[in-house]
Order: sequence, then structure tokens, then C-alpha cells
Amino acid sequence: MSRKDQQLVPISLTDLEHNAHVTMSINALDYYRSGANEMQTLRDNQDAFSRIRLRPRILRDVSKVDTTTTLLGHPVSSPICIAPTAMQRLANDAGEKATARAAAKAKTCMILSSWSTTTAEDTIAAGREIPVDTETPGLPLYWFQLYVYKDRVATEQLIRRVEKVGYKALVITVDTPFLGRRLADVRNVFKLPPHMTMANFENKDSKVTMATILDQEEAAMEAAEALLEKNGAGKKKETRVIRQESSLAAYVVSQIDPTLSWKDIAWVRSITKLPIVVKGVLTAEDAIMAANIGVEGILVSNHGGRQLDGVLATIDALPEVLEAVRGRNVEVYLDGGVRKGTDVFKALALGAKAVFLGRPILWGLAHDGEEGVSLALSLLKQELDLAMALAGCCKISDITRDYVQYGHAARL
Ligand SMILES: Cc1cc2nc3c(=O)[nH]c(=O)nc-3n(C[C@H](O)[C@H](O)[C@H](O)COP(=O)(O)O)c2cc1C
Ligand SMILES: CCCCC(=O)C(=O)O
Repeated sequence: MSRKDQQLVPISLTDLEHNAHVTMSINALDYYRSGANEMQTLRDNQDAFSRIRLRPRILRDVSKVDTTTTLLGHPVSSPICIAPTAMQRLANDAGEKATARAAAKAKTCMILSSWSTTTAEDTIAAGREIPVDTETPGLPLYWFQLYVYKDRVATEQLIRRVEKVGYKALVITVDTPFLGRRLADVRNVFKLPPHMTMANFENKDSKVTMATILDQEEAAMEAAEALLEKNGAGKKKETRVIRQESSLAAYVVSQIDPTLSWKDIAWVRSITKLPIVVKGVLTAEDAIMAANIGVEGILVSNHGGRQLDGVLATIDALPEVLEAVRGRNVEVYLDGGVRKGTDVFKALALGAKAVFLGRPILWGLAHDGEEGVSLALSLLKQELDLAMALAGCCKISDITRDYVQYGHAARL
């Protein structure tokens, strides 16, 4: 039986992941599925949900369940949203356009990555081609994930572009001053195929172009080779090892600003009216800093276990973040390891306003483009609907801390 023959008719996100594993090229699959180093945090993001137990209430009329909610005041059909993931055309040629269209159909929020393989303009335009169905509540919502470049002019230029076309918030990723070490990418010498580009930097007016990116890679490789020659190591295999260190990671070193600090968040705040969400907060201390600087949202995230390995699972970090900003005017969201309706329910019960999906959207894209993303979103929404009904909750605001407990021991 060939790998492709092992595909399942997907009835859960796990099935979609299985299908991606048997159909995708190893280069793209490894880039998508990997975590950093030993991948302890990657595993824990999912495991930690299993350590939390549910406390359902019975004998309530649950014949009608309503999953609608709001994000920064904007109505969406459910608290299940799309996290930013780079280079979606690696999964399916329709890439970010397909995701945007599925988000529009689902009436949920999509965060577009700075590192998309479709421009911010083309992505939102694709989503807007979907007629808004007025029968069901909610509206599509697009936010833009910002990497702050060393070149502040280029960064500001990108902000102006996304403001102009209608992205409704900036999600600033703060956990990536350098790229985490994903061993499979190092081994595979991961590279974007030549026919794809980091589309947001292709624009003729852009200060950061594909040429800069490629130049940086070349420069890093030349430097690695020169070093090897100097050390008399000249063996091909070793050259390759050093070369391998230098593609995505070298780009990040050359372009993304590792000096990023709270004053830069204040700088972004000062140049835009868009609400700001800080993505990558894991501690009470940083949550307080974010609230003090006046951001509108905090996304509790460990980048899907791809940055610092060994940090807390996001569902375990969530309570301290929420506690720290209690009573402050800031929404708190979570991403990382959300795969089941009960995971969404647990995050909401602990106090998250919404959850964001990273890899499951990519598995959906790989399975069947726009239809696959729609399937991923609807499977999870149906599971949330059922979990709510079985736990005795008819609306999102019914889901409170009383519905969960840590561990399996009875509460005495
Ligand atoms: C392949 C891949 C690419 C990603 N690219 C970005 C990115 O460009 N910007 C960003 O802020 N986060 C990025 N992330 C992190 C996600 O936004 C999110 O935090 C994470 O995937 C959530 O975990 P999950 O995959 O378990 O749902 C990426 C994650 C993956 C798996
Ligand atoms: C600067 C890193 C961009 C891609 C990314 O976030 C990831 O691969 O996790």
C-alpha cells in the first residue's frame, strides 16, 4: 500500500493530521510539525489539556447551543480562530487565499503571518470574495501578525499596507528574537521552493525584498565555507552541516530585530490606531507589562513549541496570565495544542476569550485546500458545540471556572 492509500476519511483533526503525514513532502511536513530541540513543549501543549478534567452539569435544557462570541468587540461565529502560520502555499497551492476564504465562510478570525506566501492585499481580497451570509451571526475578521524588522521604515510600510486594506488588529510576535532550533529543518536543509516567495516583501516599493533575503542566505553560506576553509576542515559533509544552520535562521538573524523591547511595542502603539495583541506571553510579569503599556490583547503562546523548548504548556501558563491582568481592559487568548472541542472548552473555562489553531489549519489545507480548512474549523466547532451541550452550557458565557478541575482526584 502506498503512503497516499493510507488516507482516512477525516472525522477529527487527528485524522487530518494523519492524512497530511501520509501525503505531504517530508521537507514541508517536517517544517510544519516540528517543535524546537527535544520537542518537550510541543508534546506538553497537548498533554496538558488531558491533565485537566471536566465537571459537567446535568438536567439543563441544552437543545440550543450558541457558540457566538466577540473578539475586541467584533462578532464571530465561535471562539475558534486561525493562528498565523508562515508559508501556507507549502501545504496547498491556494495557500493563504484558501485559508482566508474558509475563515470568511466560518465567520471567524484569521491572523495572517508576515511570512505569508501570498500578499496581505491578495489574501484579504480572496476572503472578501465570499458573500457574507446574513442568516447566521458573526462576521469574517482579519488580523495581521507583525514581525518587527530591524528596518523600521520597512516595518512601518507594512503596517500602512495592512491598515489600508482592512486588517483590524496587529498581532506582534515577541517570542522570536532568533529562530528556535528545529532539528528536522536543520537536517533537511529546509528552504522555500524557488517558485514561492515571502510575498509581502516582493512589492517593488518594499525595503526588504526577496533579493535581500537570498543575499543574506548566500552571505551566511559563504561565511560558513570560509570558516571551514580557514580551519582546514574542507570536508563536504561538514560544509553541509554548517550550511544547514543558515537558511531560515540566517534570515531571521539578518532581518528580525533581536533588540525588540517594550519601547518598540510603545513605538508601534504610537504610529497606528489599530488595536495591538502581543503574541508569545507566558508569564504574569510580562502580562502586567503588556497591560501597563496599553495593548488590547494578549495571546498566550509558546509558538507551538517551536521556540524555547521546556517552557510551560500554554494551557498551564494561562491561569497566571489571567490572574495578573484580572480587572484590566485586555482580552486574553491562547494557542498551542488545541485539537479537540473539549480543549477549547477547557481554555474558555479557565478564562481565555478565544483559541487559535496553528497546525490543524495547515493539515486541513494539505488535505483539501479551502474545503480542508473549512472542514478543520467545522469539525472543531461541532465538537465544541457537543462538549458545551454535554457539560450543560448553552452559551459561551456559561462556561466558567467551575466546569474544570486539575487532575483526576475528586474535589473534597
Ligand atoms: C509551520 C508553522 C509556522 C508558523 N509561523 C508563524 C509565523 O509566521 N508567525 C507567528 O507569529 N507564529 C507562527 N507560528 C506559530 C503559530 O502562530 C502558533 O503559535 C502555533 O502554531 C500554535 O500551536 P499549534 O500548532 O499546536 O496549534 C507558526 C507555527 C507553525 C506550526
Ligand atoms: C521568523 C519565523 C517565521 C516562521 C515561524 O514563525 C515559524 O516557523 O515558526
